[in-house]
Amino acid sequence: MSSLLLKVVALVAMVWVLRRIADGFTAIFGAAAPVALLALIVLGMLVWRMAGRLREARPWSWWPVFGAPVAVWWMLRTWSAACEELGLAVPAARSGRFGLLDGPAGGLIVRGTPLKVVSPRRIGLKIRASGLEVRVRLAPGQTPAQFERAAEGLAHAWRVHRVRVEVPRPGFGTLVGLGFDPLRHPKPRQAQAVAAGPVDVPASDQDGQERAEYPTDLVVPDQIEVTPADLSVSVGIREDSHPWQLDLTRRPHYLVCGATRSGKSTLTVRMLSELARRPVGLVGIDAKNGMELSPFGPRLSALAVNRAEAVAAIEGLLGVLELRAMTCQEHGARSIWELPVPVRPWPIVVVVDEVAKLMLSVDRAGKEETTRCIQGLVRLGQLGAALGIHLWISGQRFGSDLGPGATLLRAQLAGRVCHRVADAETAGMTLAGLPAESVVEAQKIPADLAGVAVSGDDSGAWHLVRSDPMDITEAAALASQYASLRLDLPEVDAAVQRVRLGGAW
Ligand SMILES: Nc1ncnc2c1ncn2[C@@H]1O[C@H](COP(=O)(O)OP(=O)(O)OP(=O)(O)O)[C@@H](O)[C@H]1O
Repeated sequence: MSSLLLKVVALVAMVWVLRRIADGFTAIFGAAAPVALLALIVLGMLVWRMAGRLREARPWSWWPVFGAPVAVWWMLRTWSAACEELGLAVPAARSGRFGLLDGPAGGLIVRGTPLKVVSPRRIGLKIRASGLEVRVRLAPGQTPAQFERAAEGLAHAWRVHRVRVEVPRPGFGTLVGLGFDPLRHPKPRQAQAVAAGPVDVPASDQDGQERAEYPTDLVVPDQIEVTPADLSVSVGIREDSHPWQLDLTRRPHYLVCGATRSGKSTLTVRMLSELARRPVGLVGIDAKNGMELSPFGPRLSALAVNRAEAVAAIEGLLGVLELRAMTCQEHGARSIWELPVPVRPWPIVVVVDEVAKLMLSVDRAGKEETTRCIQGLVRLGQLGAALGIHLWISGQRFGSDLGPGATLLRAQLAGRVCHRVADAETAGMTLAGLPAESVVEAQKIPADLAGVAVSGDDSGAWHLVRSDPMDITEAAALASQYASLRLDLPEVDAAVQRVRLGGAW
């Protein structure tokens, strides 16, 4: 009855508003009022079409002008119905009394008023650059998991791309509705926040000076002080429009997996380009004959291009590790960051492209190299975090089928990035330890979206992300520009060169 009354009131109100508009038009345009009304309708249709085109071409501009008001309207309009339908509504505190009574004829009768339910209370609404944020207070007994299960239904009700659930503090939830897919339409790079700028060092090709030479890696030129912030780089965008930040001080080693053409190398190029401008040593191990990493040659302290050279590089790095451990012991420091600035060495990031090439072998000599590679990498993984040697390992898959030691090495790699993968098992292995939804999301990454990945870490947090692509010629130019920041690691480079010239390890 009350809903019928509401409909009648709404109809009356609509007729009244339409009459007021018609009166207004007649007052302004006189006899030409019908023509003006028609022109207004045509204009409205044009704007509607334009909004549709803007949504396709420039979703970041479309959202605040057209997308957000419409999504807010749908959210408000469907809130109660959607909550009830999706099981988010809870019984009202005073929802009437029920009871069973003996009926006059001997049977039971039910007495009381119908059960009333209330929807979770909204306590805030915010429009973000690519979506809207609705803050809710959880009803007693409700959990964020219930909202996560309802997220897909809410996204349809609000007419948005997707709804994500965040938990700012216990008892509250934030429903983030994404108006469009920011990974398919990433924001132009210049508009994204960059955590730390490049080091101001004259580049060798700019001023014609000699490349800086450092006698040992424990002596750092005093004009550049290395800090943990140098290991935090922005490499792309997260689905919630925040920059995708990789922080090697928090997650010292990374595993990057993905099928062929899924975007692994592009991410590695972006990460290396960001690090190339900072006081960080870079070592490349690219057993695909250096195809992927050779553009960074001028900036790399050493580049191993096959398994034999990889053994030399890894064992050279173990020597560096020992030197650093001794320096830390001398100064009573537990990590390089506790060392006094004059003796603090630069961190080193070791990039291994296509790890399977190092770990799979058929002949006996190859097996020995494989064992030495894996043992060396495991040791670097175990001790490198404190001593400033970080691993960035990428491959198409990383399972126990890669041989003994693969699982042990994987356990050291706390940072995980899983691009589109060929099978569910690889997604599961890469994202082991993360919530099951992250594995499901990784399997849903479409083939036409190269560079999209699930990024997670050992804290259990995960995000859908997309790397910021970089042209390889641009990356090569950058590596040459910052060649003066190349860290001299004679133990590693000389060992690789010795093997290249046909010598033993
Ligand atoms: N973030 C991105 N945005 C747009 N295009 C991308 C992105 N990442 C990768 N691509 C494109 O996808 C293609 C494959 O990328 P990439 O070479 O990085 O894949 P890969 O996983 O390293 O492949 P492979 O294992 O065969 O070397 C390239 O053409 C690249 O330009």
